[in-house]
Amino acid sequence: MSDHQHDHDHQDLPEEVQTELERLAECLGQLHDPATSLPLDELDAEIEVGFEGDTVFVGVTLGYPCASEEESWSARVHEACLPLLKGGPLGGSQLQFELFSDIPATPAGDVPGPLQGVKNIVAVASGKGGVGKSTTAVNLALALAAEGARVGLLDADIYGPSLPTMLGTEGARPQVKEQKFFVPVEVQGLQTMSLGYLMTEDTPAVWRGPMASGALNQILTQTLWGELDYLVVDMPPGTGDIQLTLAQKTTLAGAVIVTTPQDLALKDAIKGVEMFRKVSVPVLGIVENMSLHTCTNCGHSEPIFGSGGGERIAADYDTRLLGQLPLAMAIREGTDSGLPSVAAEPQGEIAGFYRDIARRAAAQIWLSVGDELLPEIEIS
Ligand SMILES: Nc1ncnc2c1ncn2[C@@H]1O[C@H](COP(=O)(O)OP(=O)(O)OP(=O)(O)O)[C@@H](O)[C@H]1O
Repeated sequence: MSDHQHDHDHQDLPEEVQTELERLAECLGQLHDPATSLPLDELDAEIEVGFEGDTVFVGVTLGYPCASEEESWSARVHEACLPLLKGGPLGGSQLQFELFSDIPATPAGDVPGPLQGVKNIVAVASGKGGVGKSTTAVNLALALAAEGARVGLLDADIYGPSLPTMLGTEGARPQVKEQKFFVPVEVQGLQTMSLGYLMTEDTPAVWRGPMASGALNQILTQTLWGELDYLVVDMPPGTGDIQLTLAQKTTLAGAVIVTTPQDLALKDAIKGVEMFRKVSVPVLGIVENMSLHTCTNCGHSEPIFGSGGGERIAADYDTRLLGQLPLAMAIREGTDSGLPSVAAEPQGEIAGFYRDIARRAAAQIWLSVGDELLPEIEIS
């Protein structure tokens, strides 16, 4: 997958070939995009078909990073095209397929300079502490990057910045430029910034009120983020003033709400959904963490905290369940040792859960940004 378009030389194709290519494009428009469950022709997807020599070229451009999906798209596109390649004007041709990603930007008003190159700011929030919000944020950021996006991660958890521990960057100090800008610390392919990088022994362990939101605002707007497709913000837990200020001050592309299946956590997750709704920030979906416990001895999985909670609130509040994570020792060990699951084993099962969540969340941003509903079909 790449993020630039394949250029075919325009040529005068015989009319029957043109017609056949149009049929092909129509056929491709029926294919369902797995991250949104919508057919391509209901999305702002670009379908490009071309013919040169004895090869039919097909390019599909989606508005979210989807590197790990190229193979399955290729298989489905081949299957869909097969009948047209068997006979008729395109009979006997080869098929060459490419999947592209063109990530749109959330329109933002007056953003400070350092945030101008950031296409989308995504908040990862939870109504209550300890549900695995930071673990989700860091793995989501890594998963978006693994899917091909340029990603930054801002640890805005003023109560206990955990990013340096989770990414093994304790003791890192961002460089300062022009005496007022921080240069993000690069690790595992992410641009990262954390209040933890700035804390010294003299810094109060817990910031409160205006001081906390001031510090947060400062690292958000005074970090030289550069060109990013997504800036993932690990929000402080809860739904208080700081969270509200952050949601209002930045043009958020959307919010991902993390919860565990217990009733109490679910009630707090609802407060989270309501808070973002109040300030018109799209809720991209719910991540249910610690959903199932898998016994390390026998491999049996059980919903020890109850089941179906995340799905229920997603349905009740007209949003979606982006994914579920098991309560797994490997997830805890990863974040505690500085190598989160997605970085430790990018092709592993757990990384797969996070990558699915990442694609679904990013696809929701694409849907909410999409200005045109009709697909662009290009025949060359
Ligand atoms: N799915 C999981 N399986 C096992 N352990 C997990 C899982 N998710 C998170 N943890 C562990 O639970 C603890 C709390 O997670 P985390 O710090 O991400 O939560 P949080 O909601 O951000 O908490 P806080 O509100 O304190 O910042 C960590 O030790 C983390 O490694």
